[in-house]
Amino acid sequence: MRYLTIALTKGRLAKKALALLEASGITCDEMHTDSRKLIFVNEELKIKFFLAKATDVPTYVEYGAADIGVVGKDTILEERKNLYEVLDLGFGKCSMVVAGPPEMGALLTHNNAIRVATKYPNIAKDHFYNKKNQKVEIIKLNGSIELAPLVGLSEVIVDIVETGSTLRENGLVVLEQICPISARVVVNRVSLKMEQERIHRIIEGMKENL
Ligand SMILES: Nc1ncnc2c1ncn2[C@@H]1O[C@H](COP(=O)(O)OP(=O)(O)OP(=O)(O)O)[C@@H](O)[C@H]1O
Ligand SMILES: O=P(O)(O)OC[C@H]1O[C@H](OP(=O)(O)OP(=O)(O)O)[C@H](O)[C@@H]1O
Repeated sequence: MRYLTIALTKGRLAKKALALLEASGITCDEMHTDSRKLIFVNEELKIKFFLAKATDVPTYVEYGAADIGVVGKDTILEERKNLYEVLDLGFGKCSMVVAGPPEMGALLTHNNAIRVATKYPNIAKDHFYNKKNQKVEIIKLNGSIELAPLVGLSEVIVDIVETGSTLRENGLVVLEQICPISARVVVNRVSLKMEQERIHRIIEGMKENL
């Protein structure tokens, strides 16, 4: 029997994803250590799992280096990899929105050539070009996106909102909703065919422990 490999997202989603694996019986003695080890193995179940940066999880799964991945819907939409999305885990809930200073709302109702700063250029393009047919300029940033309208880099941003406190504390508001976000399970296309039964069992195990 070959090993099945699961890629989990580091950071915000890690704790709940690891707890879910543990509750589903996919445990590993080293799971709770602070070692620098990158990959964990459950010899009995022939399952390996590792933690990777969010944007890399769809890449591991598309290439089959991981059979299964746990990753945010935002990353799935942005990375546009060829994967099966099989389960909504219902945690890591937040929203993808257009936000900015309240007075910038008026610029979204006409075909204004505004600037949009974001960590998610593909999601922003899809929203403005395809859904709204608005020819905006998209400026890619890698963090602290809320800074952009405060310093005049852009009129609005496309970003994640969870509690809303980052927006509030910076005088920004949600101007348009794009889509709800939560953690999802994705599966490699070939693995789903070749290892259907084992993958199905793992996913059922996760479902039962949500
Ligand atoms: N408030 C939030 N802000 C950002 N992501 C959130 C939030 N709440 C839930 N998430 C989900 O958690 C995932 C991982 O977020 P996290 O901030 O850990 O990684 P990241 O955005 O890739 O950070 P970094 O760029 O610092 O590595 C996101 O892709 C998203 O699906
Ligand atoms: O609505 P809130 O609860 O305030 O959460 C939303 C904020 O959290 C995320 O940033 P993160 O902490 O990942 O830092 P970053 O800006 O450097 O990406 C996101 O990009 C928002 O800035």
